[in-house]
Amino acid sequence: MSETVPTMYEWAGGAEALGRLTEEFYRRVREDELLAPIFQYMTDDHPQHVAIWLGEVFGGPKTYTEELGGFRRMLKSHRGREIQPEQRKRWVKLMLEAADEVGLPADPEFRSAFVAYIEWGSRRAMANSRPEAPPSRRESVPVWGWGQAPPGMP
Ligand code: HEM
Repeated sequence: MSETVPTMYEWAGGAEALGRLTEEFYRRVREDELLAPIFQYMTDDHPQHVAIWLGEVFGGPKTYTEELGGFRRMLKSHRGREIQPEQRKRWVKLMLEAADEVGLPADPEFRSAFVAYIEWGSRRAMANSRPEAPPSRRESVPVWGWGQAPPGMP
Protein backbone atom coordinates (compact mmCIF):
# COMPACT_ATOMS: atom_id res chain seq x y z
CA MET A 1 0.00 0.00 0.00
CA SER A 2 1.43 3.43 -0.91
CA GLU A 3 2.57 5.91 1.74
CA THR A 4 -0.15 8.35 0.69
CA VAL A 5 -2.92 6.08 1.96
CA PRO A 6 -4.18 7.52 5.29
CA THR A 7 -4.40 5.33 8.34
CA MET A 8 -7.85 4.23 9.46
CA TYR A 9 -7.25 6.44 12.52
CA GLU A 10 -6.80 9.53 10.34
CA TRP A 11 -9.70 8.57 8.09
CA ALA A 12 -12.01 8.06 11.08
CA GLY A 13 -11.30 11.58 12.36
CA GLY A 14 -8.57 10.83 14.92
CA ALA A 15 -8.80 10.79 18.69
CA GLU A 16 -11.72 13.19 18.83
CA ALA A 17 -13.96 11.04 16.62
CA LEU A 18 -13.05 7.82 18.42
CA GLY A 19 -13.74 9.52 21.75
CA ARG A 20 -17.23 10.46 20.55
CA LEU A 21 -17.70 6.88 19.35
CA THR A 22 -16.91 5.25 22.68
CA GLU A 23 -18.88 7.85 24.71
CA GLU A 24 -21.96 7.07 22.63
CA PHE A 25 -21.27 3.33 22.69
CA TYR A 26 -21.03 3.13 26.49
CA ARG A 27 -24.09 5.38 26.86
CA ARG A 28 -25.95 2.62 25.00
CA VAL A 29 -24.21 -0.14 26.99
CA ARG A 30 -25.36 1.38 30.29
CA GLU A 31 -28.97 1.16 29.07
CA ASP A 32 -28.72 -2.36 27.66
CA GLU A 33 -30.15 -5.24 29.68
CA LEU A 34 -27.59 -7.79 28.39
CA LEU A 35 -24.49 -5.59 28.78
CA ALA A 36 -25.16 -3.20 31.65
CA PRO A 37 -24.58 -5.89 34.32
CA ILE A 38 -21.09 -6.82 33.10
CA PHE A 39 -20.04 -3.17 32.80
CA GLN A 40 -21.48 -2.04 36.13
CA TYR A 41 -18.05 -1.57 37.70
CA MET A 42 -16.30 0.14 34.81
CA THR A 43 -14.50 3.34 35.71
CA ASP A 44 -15.40 6.77 34.28
CA ASP A 45 -12.28 6.73 32.11
CA HIS A 46 -13.06 3.30 30.60
CA PRO A 47 -14.70 4.75 27.43
CA GLN A 48 -11.68 6.98 26.88
CA HIS A 49 -9.31 4.02 27.36
CA VAL A 50 -11.16 2.01 24.73
CA ALA A 51 -11.01 5.03 22.37
CA ILE A 52 -7.24 5.15 22.90
CA TRP A 53 -7.00 1.41 22.28
CA LEU A 54 -8.97 1.73 19.03
CA GLY A 55 -6.78 4.66 17.99
CA GLU A 56 -3.66 2.55 18.36
CA VAL A 57 -5.24 -0.41 16.52
CA PHE A 58 -6.22 1.85 13.62
CA GLY A 59 -2.69 3.16 13.15
CA GLY A 60 -2.74 6.19 15.48
CA PRO A 61 -0.42 6.98 18.42
CA LYS A 62 0.78 4.04 20.53
CA THR A 63 -0.62 5.60 23.69
CA TYR A 64 -2.33 2.46 25.00
CA THR A 65 0.96 0.59 24.81
CA GLU A 66 3.06 3.43 26.21
CA GLU A 67 0.78 4.73 28.96
CA LEU A 68 -2.09 2.36 29.73
CA GLY A 69 -0.55 -1.06 30.17
CA GLY A 70 -0.66 -2.24 26.57
CA PHE A 71 -1.95 -5.52 25.25
CA ARG A 72 -1.52 -7.36 28.56
CA ARG A 73 -3.91 -5.00 30.33
CA MET A 74 -6.57 -5.44 27.66
CA LEU A 75 -6.16 -9.22 27.90
CA LYS A 76 -6.46 -9.17 31.69
CA SER A 77 -9.56 -6.97 31.49
CA HIS A 78 -11.48 -9.72 29.65
CA ARG A 79 -9.99 -12.81 31.29
CA GLY A 80 -12.47 -14.82 33.34
CA ARG A 81 -15.48 -12.69 32.42
CA GLU A 82 -17.10 -15.51 30.44
CA ILE A 83 -18.58 -13.28 27.76
CA GLN A 84 -21.58 -15.05 26.22
CA PRO A 85 -22.25 -15.18 22.45
CA GLU A 86 -25.43 -13.09 22.86
CA GLN A 87 -23.49 -10.46 24.78
CA ARG A 88 -20.78 -10.31 22.13
CA LYS A 89 -23.39 -9.94 19.40
CA ARG A 90 -25.07 -7.12 21.29
CA TRP A 91 -21.67 -5.43 21.86
CA VAL A 92 -21.04 -5.46 18.11
CA LYS A 93 -24.56 -4.21 17.33
CA LEU A 94 -24.27 -1.27 19.73
CA MET A 95 -20.80 -0.40 18.43
CA LEU A 96 -22.05 -0.25 14.83
CA GLU A 97 -25.10 1.80 15.85
CA ALA A 98 -22.83 4.20 17.74
CA ALA A 99 -20.61 4.55 14.64
CA ASP A 100 -23.67 5.67 12.66
CA GLU A 101 -24.93 7.91 15.43
CA VAL A 102 -21.66 9.88 15.79
CA GLY A 103 -21.10 10.01 12.03
CA LEU A 104 -17.96 7.94 11.55
CA PRO A 105 -17.12 7.84 7.84
CA ALA A 106 -19.76 5.72 6.14
CA ASP A 107 -17.87 4.85 2.97
CA PRO A 108 -17.87 1.12 2.17
CA GLU A 109 -14.08 0.89 2.42
CA PHE A 110 -13.82 2.32 5.93
CA ARG A 111 -16.86 0.48 7.24
CA SER A 112 -15.80 -2.91 5.92
CA ALA A 113 -12.38 -2.58 7.57
CA PHE A 114 -13.96 -1.24 10.78
CA VAL A 115 -16.47 -4.10 10.97
CA ALA A 116 -13.71 -6.62 10.28
CA TYR A 117 -11.77 -5.42 13.30
CA ILE A 118 -14.86 -5.23 15.53
CA GLU A 119 -15.81 -8.81 14.58
CA TRP A 120 -12.28 -10.13 15.04
CA GLY A 121 -11.60 -8.22 18.25
CA SER A 122 -14.90 -9.11 19.89
CA ARG A 123 -14.49 -12.80 19.06
CA ARG A 124 -10.97 -12.72 20.47
CA ALA A 125 -12.22 -10.96 23.59
CA MET A 126 -14.92 -13.62 24.04
CA ALA A 127 -12.44 -16.48 23.53
CA ASN A 128 -9.98 -14.92 25.98
CA SER A 129 -12.74 -14.36 28.52
CA ARG A 130 -13.11 -18.11 29.14
CA PRO A 131 -11.55 -19.23 32.39
CA GLU A 132 -9.82 -22.11 30.55
CA ALA A 133 -8.48 -19.88 27.72
CA PRO A 134 -4.90 -20.82 26.83
CA PRO A 135 -2.29 -18.09 27.41
CA SER A 136 -2.28 -15.59 24.54
CA ARG A 137 0.54 -15.92 22.04
CA ARG A 138 0.21 -12.21 21.24
CA GLU A 139 2.21 -9.63 23.19
CA SER A 140 1.39 -6.37 21.45
CA VAL A 141 -1.62 -4.32 20.38
CA PRO A 142 -2.68 -5.43 16.87
CA VAL A 143 -2.54 -2.83 14.10
CA TRP A 144 -5.40 -3.02 11.61
CA GLY A 145 -5.35 -1.94 7.97
CA TRP A 146 -7.67 -1.44 5.04
CA GLY A 147 -7.56 -5.06 3.87
CA GLN A 148 -8.83 -5.62 0.35
CA ALA A 149 -10.55 -2.25 -0.01
CA PRO A 150 -8.32 0.81 0.58
CA PRO A 151 -9.85 4.30 0.22
CA GLY A 152 -10.56 5.30 -3.37
CA MET A 153 -10.95 1.74 -4.55
CA PRO A 154 -13.00 1.78 -7.76
C1 HEM B 1 -13.14 -5.32 19.46
C2 HEM B 1 -13.67 -5.69 20.62
C3 HEM B 1 -13.25 -5.16 21.98
C4 HEM B 1 -12.32 -4.21 22.29
C5 HEM B 1 -11.44 -3.39 21.35
C6 HEM B 1 -12.32 -4.09 23.74
C7 HEM B 1 -11.49 -3.24 24.45
C8 HEM B 1 -11.34 -3.23 25.81
C9 HEM B 1 -10.29 -2.56 26.53
C10 HEM B 1 -9.16 -1.75 25.89
C11 HEM B 1 -10.50 -2.78 27.84
C12 HEM B 1 -9.62 -2.26 29.00
C13 HEM B 1 -9.97 -0.81 29.27
C14 HEM B 1 -8.98 -0.11 30.16
O1 HEM B 1 -7.77 -0.12 29.87
O2 HEM B 1 -9.41 0.51 31.14
C15 HEM B 1 -11.69 -3.59 27.97
C16 HEM B 1 -12.28 -3.99 29.15
C17 HEM B 1 -13.47 -4.66 29.22
N1 HEM B 1 -14.19 -5.19 28.19
FE1 HEM B 1 -13.70 -5.11 26.24
N2 HEM B 1 -13.24 -4.94 24.28
C18 HEM B 1 -13.83 -5.61 23.24
C19 HEM B 1 -14.85 -6.55 23.34
C20 HEM B 1 -15.56 -6.78 24.48
C21 HEM B 1 -16.78 -7.55 24.54
C22 HEM B 1 -17.42 -8.25 23.33
C23 HEM B 1 -17.20 -7.51 25.83
C24 HEM B 1 -18.41 -8.12 26.45
C25 HEM B 1 -19.53 -8.34 25.80
C26 HEM B 1 -16.22 -6.73 26.58
C27 HEM B 1 -16.26 -6.48 27.94
C28 HEM B 1 -15.31 -5.80 28.66
C29 HEM B 1 -15.36 -5.61 30.10
C30 HEM B 1 -16.48 -6.10 31.01
C31 HEM B 1 -14.20 -4.90 30.45
C32 HEM B 1 -13.80 -4.45 31.85
C33 HEM B 1 -14.62 -3.24 32.25
C34 HEM B 1 -14.29 -2.79 33.67
O3 HEM B 1 -13.23 -2.17 33.86
O4 HEM B 1 -15.09 -3.08 34.58
N3 HEM B 1 -15.25 -6.31 25.73
N4 HEM B 1 -12.17 -3.86 26.72
